[in-house]
Order: sequence, then structure tokens, then C-alpha cells
Amino acid sequence: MEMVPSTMTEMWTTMGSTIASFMFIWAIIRQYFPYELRRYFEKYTHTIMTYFSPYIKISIHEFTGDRLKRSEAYVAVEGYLSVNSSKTAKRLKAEMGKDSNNLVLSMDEYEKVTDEFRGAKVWWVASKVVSATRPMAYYPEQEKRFYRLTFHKRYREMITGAYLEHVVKEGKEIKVRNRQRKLYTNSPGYKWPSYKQTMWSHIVFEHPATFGTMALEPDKKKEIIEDLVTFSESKEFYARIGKAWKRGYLLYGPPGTGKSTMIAAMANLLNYDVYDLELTAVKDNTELRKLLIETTSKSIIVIEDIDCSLDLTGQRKKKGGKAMADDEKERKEVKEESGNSKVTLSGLLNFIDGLWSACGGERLIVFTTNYVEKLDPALIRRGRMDKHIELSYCGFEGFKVLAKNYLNLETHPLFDAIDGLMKEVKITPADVAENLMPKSPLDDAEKCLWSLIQALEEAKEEAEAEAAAAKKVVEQSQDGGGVCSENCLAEKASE
Ligand SMILES: Nc1ncnc2c1ncn2[C@@H]1O[C@H](COP(=O)(O)OP(=O)(O)OP(=O)(O)O)[C@@H](O)[C@H]1O
Ligand SMILES: [Mg+2]
Repeated sequence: MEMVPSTMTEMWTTMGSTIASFMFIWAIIRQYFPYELRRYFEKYTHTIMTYFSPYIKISIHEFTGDRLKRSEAYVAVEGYLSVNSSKTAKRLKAEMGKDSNNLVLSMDEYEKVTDEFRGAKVWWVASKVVSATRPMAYYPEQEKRFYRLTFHKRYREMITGAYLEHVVKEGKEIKVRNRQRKLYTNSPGYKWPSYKQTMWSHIVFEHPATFGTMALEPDKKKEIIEDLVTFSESKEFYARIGKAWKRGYLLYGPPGTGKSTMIAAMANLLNYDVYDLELTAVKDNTELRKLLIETTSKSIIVIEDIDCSLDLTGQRKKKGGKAMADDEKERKEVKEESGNSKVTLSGLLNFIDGLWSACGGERLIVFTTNYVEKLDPALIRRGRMDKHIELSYCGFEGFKVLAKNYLNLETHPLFDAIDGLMKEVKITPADVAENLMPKSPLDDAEKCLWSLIQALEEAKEEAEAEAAAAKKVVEQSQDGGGVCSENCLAEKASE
């Protein structure tokens, strides 16, 4: 009976000293063995351990290949774990979420969480490796982040199949729900040399415009909304008919009729990002293609005032260049500018519907212009710009939307007078909006409506004066017996 405890004690002593000797030897190996030998040793112990271990590990890295884009799988897992880990993990990190009013939690580095799927237990770890060498001194230290999934080998089929499918699907949905939409620009000046260099810089997209707040005839509004929603739900349809999943919109009309506002409303309706492409800042066709490749799906690519950024011949010119062309000095400037940026019309056409335009999918391309008739027909033919939307002067229906938005008025005795005036003169929604805006805390709805009536009357008088002047010119030219073309009449009238 006495023997048992003494054996136990002996056993513990032996084990203790074995561990101590092992630690000692390991310390010596670490200190004196060359690095290469040590790596071999580690590698083989690792292989042996894996051979005997019943667990399988899957790593999902943040960047793969040439680091152009974050891996979609990583982003999906991040989304999935953001919800599932916040319940169990003890160390979390927080980032600003949608609309900047809530924080989205995700697992912090080296944190481990457990998940269960159809009775199988799995473990997720967020980890990273920091590469010791830096390619260049000004490059930041390279961190390679990844998630590692561990599970028992008897669940191999289920985990690699159904579970991962479930993770990716749910993760994507969570990402879309929490996504902060972004407004990207390719303006120069932000291109720092960095290993993560992208050609776009972004800020959070926070434009409040919606179709509800847009002054537009109800039928037209409905048609546009239905067109957009149908597009966003037609993934299978586009695949079936063999067309890239994208759609082009051309918005045209006078300044201040809501073209830019409509783009924001589109982005808000479909929950898309916006890429505002400044064509004059693009060096050449190659750069244009690079920009295109870096755009993500669920986005709107916008080129504003397309007529100003690209001439019909494919030669570039400065915004508003036409008006300046008379001035010798400025003409030279325009020439110089076009000299170092060589995006051609064919380059742009390629951008819209070339082979590269299909990557990414689910994208809208929107052009805006004030002068649709100036554009090359090739640029706006159906298939490139599938839907042409004319935004025009404000009608009474449009006014009612604005009155509801700005003044919270559905009806008012002054509405009839406004309706009458609107039939006679053209006024842009921007001008109506400006007049309906209270200018001081004491301004009430009636005062704003009067201010609009006054503006309409002034516009009417102006139009009448112009018409009278034009008539006079015609009469004069007839008296003089000279033949005057339409252009020369217009010129004289403007004098
Ligand atoms: N249809 C509209 N509905 C509601 N508000 C409008 C509408 N059109 C214009 N506005 C108002 O007028 C302002 C100018 O409109 P916006 O910038 O969209 O015009 P635009 O057509 O893009 O003009 P430009 O051709 O000069 O770029 C906006 O701030 C918006 O509030
Ligand atoms: Mg605009």
C-alpha cells in the first residue's frame, strides 16, 4: 500500500525532469542551430503533427494573387463572423457601419470563436503574418491577414460543402446590409505610392436624394424606378441571353433639371456605390481600363457632362472649351491639356461595352449632358446607352412634389395661379426649389409661394421682351430686303 504514492511521486519526478531536459535542449537548438536547420525541424514536426491530428484546417487569405482586390471569400467570412463572433468572442473590434450611426463589430486579431452547424463543431481564428522584410523603406510593413477554419475530419464533406456555402451566402447578405456606401473619384493628387495603391479614392456616400423627393411626372418616375429594379433583379435573365449584366443610362436636359440628383436617387434606390469618373483626369485608354477593372459590382459609374470631356473626333478638350476657343491664349492651353491625356472615343466605347466591361457585373453606366444633339451617335446608341431619359423644365406635377417637400403643402389657393404661369414659362426645378426655400426663420409657406410667383412673372416678362426683340429684327430684315439665316436672327436678337 505504501508503494503507490511513492511510484506516483517517482513518475511525476521523471516526467518533470524529462520536460525540463526537453525545454533545455530546445533552448539550445533555438540558440545555436542555424535558422535553416531550425525551419526544417519545425516544418517536419508540423507535418508529423498534421499526419496524426484528426483536424482539418482551411485558411482564407485577405489578398490573393497580385493584391489587386480583397478576396471575396475573405470579405464574406468577415461578414459572417461579424455577427456570429459578436455573441461569443471576448475581443472585438468596432468599425463605423451604415449611415454612420451604428458600430459594426468583428473579431479582433488572434481571437477564436466556435460555431456549430448541423451538430458539427468548428473553430474560426482571425490571424495574420507580418513579413519581416520590406521591399522598400517607404512601404508599410506587409501584414497578411487570414481566417483559419478548423474542424474534425469526419465532417469534411459537410463543412467543405454545405457549411462553407452557408457562410459565404450569409456573409454576403450581412455585408450588404451593413455596407456603408461609397462615393469614389479618380481625381489626381491622391495617388500615394503604397502597396495597396488603387486608382480611386473614396468618401462615404451620403446624398439624401430619393425618387420620392424628385420633382418628376409620376408616370416617368414610375417607369424609371421599374426599369432600375428590373435590372437589379435580372441576373439570371442577363446570363441566359448572353449579355453582360450592365445597363447604360443617358440623362440629358438643361442645367438644374435634376440630372445629378437623379444619379444620387438611383444609388439610394438600389443601394449601389457611385464611381464619379472625371474623364479629363484620365491619362489614356490604358488608364481608363485600369479604372474600370477596379470598380466593384453593385455600382454606378458616372461620367458627367460627357460632351465637355470628349470631343466627337476623339480629341480631348477642356470643360467649357468651346466658349473659350476664340481666345488665342486659352486655345493653346486647351491644346496643351489634350496633349498629355489621350482618351479617345474608341477607348471610351471600349470602356462601356468592350470585353473588360463585363467583369464585375451589376453595374450602371450613367452619362449626363446638357446637349444631347452634340454627342456622337455611336456613343449613345441602344446597347451602350440603353435608356435615354430627358429631364426637362418643371411642370405643375413636379412643383407639387417640391411644395410638399419644402413647405409640407398639398394644396393652397395660390396653386392655381402657379399652374397657369407654369404653362406659359419655362422654369427649372432648381429655380423652383430655390424660391420655395425659406430665406429667414419668419418666412411662411405663403411668402415662399409669392416669391415663386414673382420669379415666374419676371421670367414671363423676360421671355416676352425677347420674343418682341426677335420679331423686331425679323421686321427690320424684311424691310431691308436682306436674306437672314436663322442663326443671324438669333444673334441679332441677343444683341
Ligand atoms: N427634379 C428635381 N427634383 C428635385 N430637386 C431638383 C430637381 N432638379 C433640380 N433640383 C434641385 O436643384 C439642384 C440642382 O440640381 P442638379 O444638380 O441635379 O442639376 P443638374 O441637372 O445636374 O444640373 P447640371 O446640368 O448643371 O449639372 C439640386 O440641388 C436639387 O435640389
Ligand atoms: Mg449635374
